[in-house]
Amino acid sequence: KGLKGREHQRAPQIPSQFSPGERFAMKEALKGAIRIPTVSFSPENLNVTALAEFGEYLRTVFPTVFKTSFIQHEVIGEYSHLFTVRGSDPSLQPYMLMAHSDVVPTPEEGWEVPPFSGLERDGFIHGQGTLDNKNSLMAILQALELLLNRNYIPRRSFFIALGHDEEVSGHNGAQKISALLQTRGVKLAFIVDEGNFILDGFVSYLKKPFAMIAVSEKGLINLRLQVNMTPGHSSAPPKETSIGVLAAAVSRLEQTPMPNMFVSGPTKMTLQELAHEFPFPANIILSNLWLFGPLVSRFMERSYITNTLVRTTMALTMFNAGVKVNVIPPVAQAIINMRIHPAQTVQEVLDLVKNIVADSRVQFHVLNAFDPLPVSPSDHQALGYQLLRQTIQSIFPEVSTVVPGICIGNTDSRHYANLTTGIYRFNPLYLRPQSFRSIHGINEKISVQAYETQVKFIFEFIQNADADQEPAPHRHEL
Ligand SMILES: CCCCCCCC/C=C\CCCCCCCC(=O)N[C@@H](Cc1ccccc1)C(=O)O
Ligand SMILES: [Zn+2]
Ligand SMILES: [Zn+2]
Repeated sequence: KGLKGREHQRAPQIPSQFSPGERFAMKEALKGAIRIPTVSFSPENLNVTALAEFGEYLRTVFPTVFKTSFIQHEVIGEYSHLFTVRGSDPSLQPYMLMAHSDVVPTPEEGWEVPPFSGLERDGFIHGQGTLDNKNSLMAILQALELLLNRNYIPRRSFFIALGHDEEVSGHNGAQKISALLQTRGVKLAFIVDEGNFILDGFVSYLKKPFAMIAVSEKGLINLRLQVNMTPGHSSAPPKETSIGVLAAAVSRLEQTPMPNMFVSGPTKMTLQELAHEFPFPANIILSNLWLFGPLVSRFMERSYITNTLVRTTMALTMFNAGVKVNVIPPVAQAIINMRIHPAQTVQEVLDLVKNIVADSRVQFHVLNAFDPLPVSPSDHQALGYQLLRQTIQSIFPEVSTVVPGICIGNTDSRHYANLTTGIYRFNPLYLRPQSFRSIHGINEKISVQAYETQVKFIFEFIQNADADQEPAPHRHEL
């Protein structure tokens, strides 16, 4: 299955076996990366000292990448990095590997070890960025460094794009790299970015892990709701205050979920392709969604994680009001973070929200918004998807099922939709519910073995991407 069996024509030439010295160096390199606190607080407030240090650090741990003649390195937007790796065969369309160097702010409290210590304990490297997303950044460069040290020369050209502000929009990193590549006339065969994982323990009844490659990602609206009222003495209050009106509005929103879009979205495809992994009778039910669609869509709503796959979600993330204990509050504001299901648009969701609130005293202000990303192909001709599938089967032979799905968060890859129709969001790592909660939470960690496997995965993936493909219509100059 996939790419008409062509993967068998060109297995990786260089085996993904690393010496004890290389294995030690790769984990130490990741620890060093975790120790640099590259925190993004807001688009205007990044730890630029740490970002600059991080750029210098990359040069010290990956010297071969930086000195190889067929690799061009450019710094974009001051702290993002673009590597152009020129392959020997310009008839093959280039692809791109992505990751980001910034991390979200985290409290110091609650961690088993300090978040920027990069400590190794019980076989795990601990710290902010070990899963999101310094692991990918370091693994990409590490795999390339190891390939170059084995005199590897790629056939297919590729780019490595490492953003520095993904956690706060990607406007100065990914967006600028994308604009630069567009001016150079680059068109990409596909992109691989962070996103979904090999999921283990997320779906009841499903005992075996499965790999979910995200072929789309949800859209986003950050919406501010505001109520203004005349202030006055609290001893003679009006019947309603700005706080009460706003609280009632957001409560109505929380009590009225957005419609279940299961029948119209890519999740139907996910479950159809997963059906055979379920025990009877779930396998029959999932194989006949034309009949059981409504039943399954209701079942998906029951867990807060699977619920994210079937509808636009709303999270009330900020609420501010009041100036003094004895003053009627003049303004109340709330921010709602919405993740738009691929079958809806920003405008449709805004119309629904206004209808649910149905109170003319509540003003709406869209802080930022974008529609869901188009669904990338996952058929047998989809090069990026099939290369991922092939490499998953080689590196994780115990994972029998690879399915397309949606990414519930947003990634920098959305800034590259102008360069390719094939955007795949996948981390070659196992994810269990507990580690899912550590992403943007506390106690983020990666096992040394999982990180080594991630390096191995990319080491093989880069070689698999050199395989012969359909003749390209024209030459691709970088
Ligand atoms: C039947 C299948 C069950 C599947 C369960 C799904 C489990 C979810 C698995 C992985 C999800 C990982 C989420 C990936 C997150 C993407 C990165 C991220 O956090 N982005 C931020 C950054 C951002 C983006 C845009 C604007 C502001 C910030 C985000 O989305 O908030
Ligand atoms: Zn991330
Ligand atoms: Zn993140």
